[in-house]
Amino acid sequence: MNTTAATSAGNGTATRTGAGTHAAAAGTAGARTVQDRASRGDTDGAAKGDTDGAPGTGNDENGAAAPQDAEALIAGERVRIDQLDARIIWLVRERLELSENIQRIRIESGGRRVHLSREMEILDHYSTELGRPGRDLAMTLLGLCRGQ
Ligand SMILES: C=C(O[C@@H]1C=C(C(=O)O)C=C[C@H]1O)C(=O)O
Repeated sequence: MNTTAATSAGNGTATRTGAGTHAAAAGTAGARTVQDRASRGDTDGAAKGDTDGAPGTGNDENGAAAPQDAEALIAGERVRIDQLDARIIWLVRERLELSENIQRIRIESGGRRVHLSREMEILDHYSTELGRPGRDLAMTLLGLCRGQ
């Protein structure tokens, strides 16, 4: 058995390097949303677009940030999206490794690579959580994990 995957499955310890760093980086971000940051005045030049008489918000009467503030906020949020994407890719690779181990064990003991009822469970789970696009995502993941 692949001990790396077994360790990960057994105690939840991440064995690939990198994910912890990403998790820590994303997990410690204090302001979770653009709105959070805007409401904390966490933006350069916040007062520039402040036309609604509410000092320090940096927003106009519709709650929109001034263009230069919006650009800075978007750039900051994109950093967080890139961090999340790196974690997602790491998790997909971890899933692939575990799935390959299971498939190999089953094939070596005389079974088949694919287990349809298990795949149905997974499709239902993603579909319940995320709707049709979630089901499509699960199909993509399953295809990736069984090499099809
Ligand atoms: C990993 C397994 O083997 C295959 C791969 C699956 C997966 O990647 O989730 C699910 C079912 C099987 O087709 C399993 O049976 O659990």
